Amino acid sequence: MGLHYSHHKHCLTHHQSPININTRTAKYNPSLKPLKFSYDPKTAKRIVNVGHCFNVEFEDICDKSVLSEGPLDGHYRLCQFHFHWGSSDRDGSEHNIDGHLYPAELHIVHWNSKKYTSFAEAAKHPDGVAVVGVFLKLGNTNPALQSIIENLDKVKTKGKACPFTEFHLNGLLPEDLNYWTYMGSLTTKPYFECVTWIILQEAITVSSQQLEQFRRLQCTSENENPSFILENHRPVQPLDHRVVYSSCP
Ligand SMILES: NS(=O)(=O)c1ccc(C(=O)NCc2c(F)c(F)c(F)c(F)c2F)cc1
Ligand SMILES: [Zn+2]
Repeated sequence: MGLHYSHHKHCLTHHQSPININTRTAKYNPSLKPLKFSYDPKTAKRIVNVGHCFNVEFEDICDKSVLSEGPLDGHYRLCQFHFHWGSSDRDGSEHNIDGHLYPAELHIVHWNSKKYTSFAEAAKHPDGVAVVGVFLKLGNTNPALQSIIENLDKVKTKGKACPFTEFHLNGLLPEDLNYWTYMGSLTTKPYFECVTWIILQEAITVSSQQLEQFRRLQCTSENENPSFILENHRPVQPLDHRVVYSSCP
């Protein structure tokens, strides 16, 4: 039996991600604080091919690497970061800025360790997860990305993992930490509406050759006929009545 249509259509408002960010209608919120990144390079653990992308996982059994301040109450524990990219350099980011797409987007994923005991539990609550989004724009080879990319041949097929320790995540952050923020969802199944999105306004660089390495990852396991993760970005979703806030006027 299909989804029953209710005539009170507004009661099915969705807070899905990604969205197009209209920089002119974003609202400056002077009560937004600067972001505070406290990352310990020793908490980096491994790189895993999860099929639709690769995750760089961090040890998240204690609050050694946390994100705090900004729009957040308390501290959110770092658990992994990953990227979204496109089949060509013309698209790839999940969020858009005034309709402009970047060739890729970095997501740094944290969960609310003050209130919840795991990512899985936090993902069931609107204040459970905080993801920092960083756009990648075409430019010079990014040395911080190189140390990740040279390991991708070890996780070529779905399910493969390799050790990856001592990573300085700050090297993937731009100088300017001004951001837009809005309430949204995970951008892959199960699309839980548990994410405080924090999108940095300044992009970092990536070279075309580095992006090509992302597209050589396989979404198939080693004993299947190979097919490649050529793109993994979700289309933008309706903003509905949500407001996007900006940390600067
Ligand atoms: N692109 S993004 O919005 O930054 C994003 C971040 C994390 C995840 C994720 O961890 N998925 C697996 C996963 C879940 F989706 C859960 F809901 C859960 F409870 C898990 F434990 C879990 F591993 C999905 C999308
Ligand atoms: Zn993501």
